Amino acid sequence: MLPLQWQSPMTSTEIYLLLAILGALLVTGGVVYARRRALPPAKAPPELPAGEADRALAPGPEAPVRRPPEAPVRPLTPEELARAAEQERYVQGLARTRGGFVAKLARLFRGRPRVSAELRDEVESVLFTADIGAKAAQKLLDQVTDLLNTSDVADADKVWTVIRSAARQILNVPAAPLDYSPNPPPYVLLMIGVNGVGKTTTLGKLAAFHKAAGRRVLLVAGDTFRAAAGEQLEIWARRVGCEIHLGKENADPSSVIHDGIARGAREGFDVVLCDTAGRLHTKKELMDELQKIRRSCAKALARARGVGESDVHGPHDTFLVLDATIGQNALAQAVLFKETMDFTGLVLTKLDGTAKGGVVLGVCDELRVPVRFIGIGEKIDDLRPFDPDAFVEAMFGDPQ
Ligand SMILES: Nc1nc2c(ncn2[C@@H]2O[C@H](COP(=O)(O)OP(=O)(O)OP(=O)(O)O)[C@@H](O)[C@H]2O)c(=O)[nH]1
Repeated sequence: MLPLQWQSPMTSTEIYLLLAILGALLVTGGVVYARRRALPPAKAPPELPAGEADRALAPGPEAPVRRPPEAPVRPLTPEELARAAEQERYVQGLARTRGGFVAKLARLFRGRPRVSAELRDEVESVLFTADIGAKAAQKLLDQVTDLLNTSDVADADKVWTVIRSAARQILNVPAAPLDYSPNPPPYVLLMIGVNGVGKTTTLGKLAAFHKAAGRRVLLVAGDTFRAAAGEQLEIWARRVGCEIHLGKENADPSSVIHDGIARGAREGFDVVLCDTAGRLHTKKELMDELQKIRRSCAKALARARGVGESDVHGPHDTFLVLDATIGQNALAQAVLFKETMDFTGLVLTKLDGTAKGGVVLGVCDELRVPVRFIGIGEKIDDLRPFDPDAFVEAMFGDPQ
């Protein structure tokens, strides 16, 4: 029997081809293995110092957000700059008053979110000891009480809003603006008040104010009682660069003022500012003297205008000067002056040196005569035309 012979399914060519492929695969695998062994081991990334890891992990800066371009900041106009500077002067001038009763009032509401009987009593007590006069204090208190009665929540912001609005109402005494250009000129102003309140200083500052506005100013030294008063006014005249009309020592003040006004009219001055001696409102003969001075003003102006004496009643303006540092006494002074002498405006001086600036509210409320100027220092430009809004903002705007 023939041995059984194995019959391969491939041809011999196919077998050789398969063996060649297997050989090639073995050689390639060996080369790769050998190369791997020859390469240095791959380095681990270096460790980050403490903290840097967190930073590194922190999300990166946000991708910049595209915003619409900001509107360019508008520069302030000269008027706005002047207004801001003026407000700043008020703020500085009233710093002490703000630190006085206004600060006390502000403290009452701090840390007290609820309205209580105790809070009401304390508000009342601060207002009535604030040198603003009983009537003005009552008006402010009425408004604050109305507000506190409507809610249990002591909302300090609302209280300030109410106080500011009540103060504005009191200070806005209706009055025509001052007319410095009467026809014919000059505009004549008489300054009156008790001793040492700041009449001469205010006249000097006013002379500077008018000069800066381009007006020709004549100062008239109507205080013939005190030799030094004339000299003081002369110093102001030199400082301001304006002219002065001086009488002889102890001359009749009415005649000095009459002659000063006549000279002002004759020589074409725009403004004639007349000083008078300080006097107590309780001295009858001195108050009579003021009446006589007023009549002399009228007489001189009537002559200058070529009209009858009965057609002119006095100077264009008479300002009563009050020293704010004496608080409610200034109010009492003003009330008594008014009984004998008419005045068209008030000047409150020395507001810079007192916490009693609230007296301005008291005099406006009691007399209903407009405050025309305030003195906030001794320097030549420390006199400001009175602006009720600026005053209220400076006094109650930023209670500490
Ligand atoms: N701090 C401050 N001092 C002022 C102000 N106004 C006037 N004074 C000062 O008050 C003092 C008296 O001012 P005068 O102008 O002499 O007062 P007067 O009313 O003319 O005085 P008599 O002529 O004596 O009646 C002076 O030392 C002035 O410098 C002001 O607004 N602030």
